[in-house]
Amino acid sequence: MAKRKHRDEEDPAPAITTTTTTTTTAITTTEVDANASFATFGLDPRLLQGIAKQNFSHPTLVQAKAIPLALEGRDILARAKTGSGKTAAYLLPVLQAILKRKETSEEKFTSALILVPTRELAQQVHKVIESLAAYCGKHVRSINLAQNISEKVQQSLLSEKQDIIVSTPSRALVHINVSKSLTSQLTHLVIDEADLVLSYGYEDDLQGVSKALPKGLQTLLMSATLTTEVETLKSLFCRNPAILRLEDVDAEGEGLTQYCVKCSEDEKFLLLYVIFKLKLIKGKTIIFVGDIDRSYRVKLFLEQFGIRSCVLNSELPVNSRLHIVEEFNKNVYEIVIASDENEVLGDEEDDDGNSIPTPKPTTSQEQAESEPTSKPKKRKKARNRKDKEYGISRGLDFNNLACVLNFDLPTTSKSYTHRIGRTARAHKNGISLSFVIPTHLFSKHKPTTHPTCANDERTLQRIRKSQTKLGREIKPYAFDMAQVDAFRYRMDDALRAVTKVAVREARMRELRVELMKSERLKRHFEENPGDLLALRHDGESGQVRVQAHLRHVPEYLLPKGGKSGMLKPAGGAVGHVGLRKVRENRIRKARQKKTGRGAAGTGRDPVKMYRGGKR
Ligand SMILES: Nc1ncnc2c1ncn2[C@@H]1O[C@H](COP(=O)(O)OP(=O)(O)OP(=O)(O)O)[C@@H](O)[C@H]1O
Repeated sequence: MAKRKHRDEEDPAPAITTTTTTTTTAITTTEVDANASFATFGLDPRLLQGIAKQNFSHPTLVQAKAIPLALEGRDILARAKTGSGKTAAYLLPVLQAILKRKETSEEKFTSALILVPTRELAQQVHKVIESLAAYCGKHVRSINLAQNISEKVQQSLLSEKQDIIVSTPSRALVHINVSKSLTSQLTHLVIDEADLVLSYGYEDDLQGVSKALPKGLQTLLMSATLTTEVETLKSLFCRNPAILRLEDVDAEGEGLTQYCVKCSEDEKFLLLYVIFKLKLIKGKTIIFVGDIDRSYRVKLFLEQFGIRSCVLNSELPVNSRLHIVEEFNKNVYEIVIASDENEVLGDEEDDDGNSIPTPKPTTSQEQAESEPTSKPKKRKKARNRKDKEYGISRGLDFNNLACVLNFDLPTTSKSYTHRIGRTARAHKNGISLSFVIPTHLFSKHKPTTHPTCANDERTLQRIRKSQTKLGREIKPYAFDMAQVDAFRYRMDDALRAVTKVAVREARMRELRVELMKSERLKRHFEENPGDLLALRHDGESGQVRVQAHLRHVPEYLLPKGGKSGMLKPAGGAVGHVGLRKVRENRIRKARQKKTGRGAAGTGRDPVKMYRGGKR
């Protein structure tokens, strides 16, 4: 039978077998049947219409393998890489079951519970349900319990017996505790990002949920990696699952190019400036940083060059966070700076795919280096404000994300995998660029460097190992430092203005503003893009001056032979980090049209923007 192009290679890791059953089906495959099509699954025509509307011409590997088994009623534990289409792989069988049931019965009840680790992901999954069920009319109704609406409103919506509930485990348990009947007629349970839910601290919630589930329910566990956490969930929720280990090499290798750059703390800022001021990345970027203060530090730094960005972190109000993600997906913003506070920790995998605990710093000095410097009391207060159900690096499907920039390297290879998985999704292109601080340079700039960077080199080794196992390479990106150096004094100037006070004030201001905006984020604004402009999240903080002389790059600083002369990936004559052309920002265009300003200038007067803050 004809096969579409996938690496013809067996996964060397042994298939997991369960201790509770002997009839587990384990499928390890890299191939998808070229004749596989959504039509052959026997799906309801309304779903086929929904699929066509999404422009899905063929099922992905995980969809081709999981959907038929799920339609047969099998429990499934599927491991497939990030961005490989797992969401539709579990949603289509769930939707099909609902439509089939409704052919013969008018009875209303909740038949599917979908659990995800973060509110951001719950919002996304809910949207995919709406798209796939777009032609099902009122036959499919779903609710997202992780959205920020009052419990009373949620309860009244639940009393209407929605077909599908999407939620984080803790939100689900709150409602199950109020009404046990909520789950009494469930036929399907899905746990998406199964490798992550436990690391989010949902163990007790999941235990609670498991006690409220009816017997005979079909369970679908979806995961990017098979870890001990997934094993635990499997034994808690599955009976006789089909285990799918899927390596979709087309989706995995083709589109993603990974680079790393060894540099000092100051050089991180220097490179950032050069990359964005010279527009070396074409398209949208997520910059990952180690903590919330770092995100404001980077934002304030960029701001002085007239480079706008949004920060995203767990202390922002949920509505604002969800709105930022949505707007980023609509190409309203080019740069989001996300602090990865709920980093994916948990076990790493060894060469045989077995879980090993994340290595801890070994010496007391390293231990000290990895301790945050601020006082514990203050930190506790800050932590209380954070939302443990926040997460950007996992599960989220960012449209056309060109680049994941690890300004601060994550501390585990698992976390790295999830971060870079935000780009090059579903056969698209993307790059990741990671800044790595060599140990000797960390000691030199210790006071300003993020503490986890003390272990960057060791972490990079582990990351390389895990990427090599997947057949991927992380290439060094050799910036032409002689050219980059010409920008150093401008970088120094700007970095000096980013004082601790400026960072603190920017953080407080952002919180205040976002709290206000979050109250105003109503459907009305979604439908009135004009009003939406007033709610942009990438406004200038006012804590640093937008410096007129830093805004424009003079001719003499530009590299000879064009921008591409600045960036030379090792071993190749590739030009700049050239990616896809991203759709023009419609809202910005509309604003330019309205104000009569050209694309080059925003018309802001830097003098007026200067608010005389302490510097
Ligand atoms: N059959 C298909 N054909 C083309 N594109 C698809 C298909 N199925 C899904 N996609 C697209 O692929 C992207 C990734 O899908 P999805 O978010 O389901 O991945 P995932 O495997 O759940 O990733 P993660 O593990 O990061 O959560 C989405 O933009 C989705 O619209």
